[in-house]
Amino acid sequence: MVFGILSNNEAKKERKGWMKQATEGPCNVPKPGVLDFINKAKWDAWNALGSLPKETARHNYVDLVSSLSASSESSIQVTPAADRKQPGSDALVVTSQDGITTITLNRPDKKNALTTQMYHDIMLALEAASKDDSAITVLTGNGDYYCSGNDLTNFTDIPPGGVEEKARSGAVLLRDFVDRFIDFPKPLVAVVNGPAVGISVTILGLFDIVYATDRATFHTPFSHLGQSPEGCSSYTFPKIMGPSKATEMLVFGKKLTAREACTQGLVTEVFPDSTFQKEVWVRLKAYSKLPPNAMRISKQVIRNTEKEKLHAINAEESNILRERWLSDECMNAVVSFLSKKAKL
Ligand SMILES: CCCCCC/C=C/C(=O)SCCNC(=O)CCNC(=O)[C@H](O)C(C)(C)COP(=O)(O)OP(=O)(O)OC[C@H]1O[C@@H](n2cnc3c(N)ncnc32)[C@H](O)[C@@H]1OP(=O)(O)O
Repeated sequence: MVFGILSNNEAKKERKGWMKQATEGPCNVPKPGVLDFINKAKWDAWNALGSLPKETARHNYVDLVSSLSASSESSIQVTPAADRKQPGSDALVVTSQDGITTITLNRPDKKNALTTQMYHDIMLALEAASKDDSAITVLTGNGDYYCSGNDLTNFTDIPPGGVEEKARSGAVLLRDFVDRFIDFPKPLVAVVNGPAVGISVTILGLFDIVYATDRATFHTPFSHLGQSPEGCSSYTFPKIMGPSKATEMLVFGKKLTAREACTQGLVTEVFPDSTFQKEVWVRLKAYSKLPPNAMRISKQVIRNTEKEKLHAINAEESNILRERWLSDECMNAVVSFLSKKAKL
């Protein structure tokens, strides 16, 4: 690692310097006055990097962010990739009962944020569910959240190929992950047991039914994070709720209540939290007794005409996000979250 352990303030100034060098090249603005302490400190950090190439600065900036995560002096705790939960661990629980295969996100202490490993495990679980003898597949969460979206510490796990390689492999993973939802052959139901954020919201447009507790909220803060929509939401959301409501969510990050999401057509039905689990599972058990082949074929009739288009949109969104992940705006948002300065 390029950097040692820095105090929070030192790290912040140093980070600013690397970030400016990475995005704008060598320092090209006049030195602020001596009384302008903050800007002068930032200018000093930038100027100290001399004519270092942008690319080197970008690599070092990412290393610094990673070192922030690993630093024992910082308040940030990041589990190293090697220590993250492995397939078959309890971060994802898959059960099959009464003709229903249920995939449960099970990191309640992290609001069910999705680690890289979990994306892979969900894909495996969907693959298995598509072939098992269940009639319906359900995705839900354990604890007070449905899912807080992509685990932002995924960004700190930089491979030897650097940040570009990380963005490239992330885009491939994203595209594969969303493709599985586009192609899933059986009725797919989201049982949204609490707030949903980011990618856990966008992929709802690819589900067949979305049941939500009245405690759930639906939040896609992509602009706040310097990112852009995925999960085919750039197509499904305008189609479901109209372009203007979709823009409020996907561009301006408006958080919807469960009832608003239901009115907009993203959610099928909202239940009182006190009876949510009971009512939903009674309903799903009844549906799961319907003839499975008829349900599968009816789903195909409804969905198949759009598949090709959805795959093309997924590819395009993933490419755009690959660029976004390298942007100053995105890196700053991730650093802010990891430094505990920002929450949604
Ligand atoms: C293959 C790659 C595909 C990527 C596709 C692109 C995907 C995009 C997205 O999904 S964008 C959305 C990303 N998510 C966020 O920005 C949410 C960040 N989290 C928060 O803002 C808040 O944690 C909260 C509003 C969800 C909940 O707040 P609160 O109720 O106050 O709880 P805590 O913040 O104390 O959370 C408890 C614990 O969980 C950790 N955590 C929660 N969400 C995430 C997350 N998305 N990534 C990493 N960690 C998360 C949080 O840091 C706390 O950890 P701690 O107890 O402090 O160790």
